[in-house]
Amino acid sequence: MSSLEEPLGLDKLPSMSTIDRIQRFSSNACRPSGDGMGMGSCWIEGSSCSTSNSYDEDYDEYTREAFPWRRHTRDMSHGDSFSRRTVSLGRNHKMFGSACDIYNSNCNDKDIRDITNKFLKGIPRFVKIVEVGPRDGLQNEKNTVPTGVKVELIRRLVSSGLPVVEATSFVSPKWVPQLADARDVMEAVRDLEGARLPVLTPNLKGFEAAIAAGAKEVAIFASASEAFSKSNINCSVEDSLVRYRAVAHAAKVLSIPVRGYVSCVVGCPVEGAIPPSKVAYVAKELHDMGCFEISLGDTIGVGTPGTVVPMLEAVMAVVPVEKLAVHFHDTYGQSLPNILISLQMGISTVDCSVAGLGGCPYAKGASGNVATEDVVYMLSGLGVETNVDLRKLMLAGDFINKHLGRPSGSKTAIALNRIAADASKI
Ligand SMILES: CC(C)(COP(=O)([O-])OP(=O)([O-])OC[C@H]1O[C@@H](n2cnc3c(N)ncnc32)[C@H](O)[C@@H]1OP(=O)([O-])[O-])[C@@H](O)C(=O)NCCC(=O)NCCSC(=O)C[C@@](C)(O)CC(=O)[O-]
Repeated sequence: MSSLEEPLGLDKLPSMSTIDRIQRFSSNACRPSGDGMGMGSCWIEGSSCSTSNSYDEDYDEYTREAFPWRRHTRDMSHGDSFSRRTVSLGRNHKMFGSACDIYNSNCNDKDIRDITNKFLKGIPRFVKIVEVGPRDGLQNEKNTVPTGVKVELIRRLVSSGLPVVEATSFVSPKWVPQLADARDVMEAVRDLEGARLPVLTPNLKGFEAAIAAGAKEVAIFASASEAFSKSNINCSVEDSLVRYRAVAHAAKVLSIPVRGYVSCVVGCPVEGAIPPSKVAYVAKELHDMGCFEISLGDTIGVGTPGTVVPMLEAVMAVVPVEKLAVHFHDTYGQSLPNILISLQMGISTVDCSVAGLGGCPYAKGASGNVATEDVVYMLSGLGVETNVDLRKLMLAGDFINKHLGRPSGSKTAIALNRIAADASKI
């Protein structure tokens, strides 16, 4: 059994050349079932959880050939403009707006628009961001963050417009002492309106504690790697699925939506490269037990588009694309290209962490998740809606960075804060 004292290292990472790029699935097999699945049937406190994007299915030849799995996509010829700014930039809109415009100064140029249309046509119109900072981020902090700070962080994240903020984990405090205050955090935020606040539950004990504290949505977390499963939740993948079936059943009885995670979807610190078929197997099991959404986690951040594409193809052959989310850690700085390729393949839910907080206690050396600010900035540049107010999001990031006493892990936040500071000197 691994423990927090004996975390797994990145020293056994596979050479990227050994990662299987060849095992590819037929793209025909990746077409969604077309049954309009996703979270359409899930309602929480009156707000629809649907992730579907309604655009005319007006694919051109290029899209059909290159992205045959595309379903709900944006289409520039239907009024979308590359230069459109869909992220609310708050009161300092002008300042942030001009910062964005520096990089898109020629975006009305027809040639550029044509090229953009050609390459980005598959991108969804709306992307749901699942903020995991208060859980995935803070579970990995050396010093435990006070409960009041966690609660204030969650409040600020919700007020920035994020639709989902993962609040905490009801796991063993012996394994993850940083989140030992899960009950207090949940009780403090349970009545917050404006966002869904799921929590991680590794077993029935955690599920029952979460519900008692007021959780209205839970997440279960399996792994595609045997070794990681053992070190993370102290059981085999199969045993974890048995446990999670019990949680999913209990949740169904109470009409509690369950999200599923698959960890180590590209690589494991012990096993090295993980075959896409193993990821697909675990994802399908989670889907079959009733998870409304499956988040595919590159826990140690080793993936590149070259390995993420075959993994997604394998999973999309067995789980509808509308039910998939991606969860990238940024250890090798590959998160944004990985997210972009995932969006082009039809994924429209992305997990990220404010200020790039986090890592995993059982994957030593793995960086935090991709920073939410960086994802929002990229999506804004693509004209993709998120409903997130970047200014408020950055303030939430500043708040937690100040508490942790370190600079932001978001390049966007650093750049925009520098511009704001320079502007205030003028
Ligand atoms: C799964 C267990 C509990 C098994 O832990 P175990 O030691 O095998 O369990 P056990 O059943 O033998 O119980 C041991 C003790 O823990 C207690 N216990 C048992 N369950 C709970 C619970 N729910 N809440 C509170 N306490 C609990 C239980 O009551 C007992 O207490 P004792 O009798 O010794 O005083 C443990 O291994 C654990 O908590 N693991 C969680 C580790 C974790 O949170 N890791 C980080 C998650 S991040 C991740 O997975 C990746 C993800 C999702 O972020 C995606 C990505 O990044 O790619």
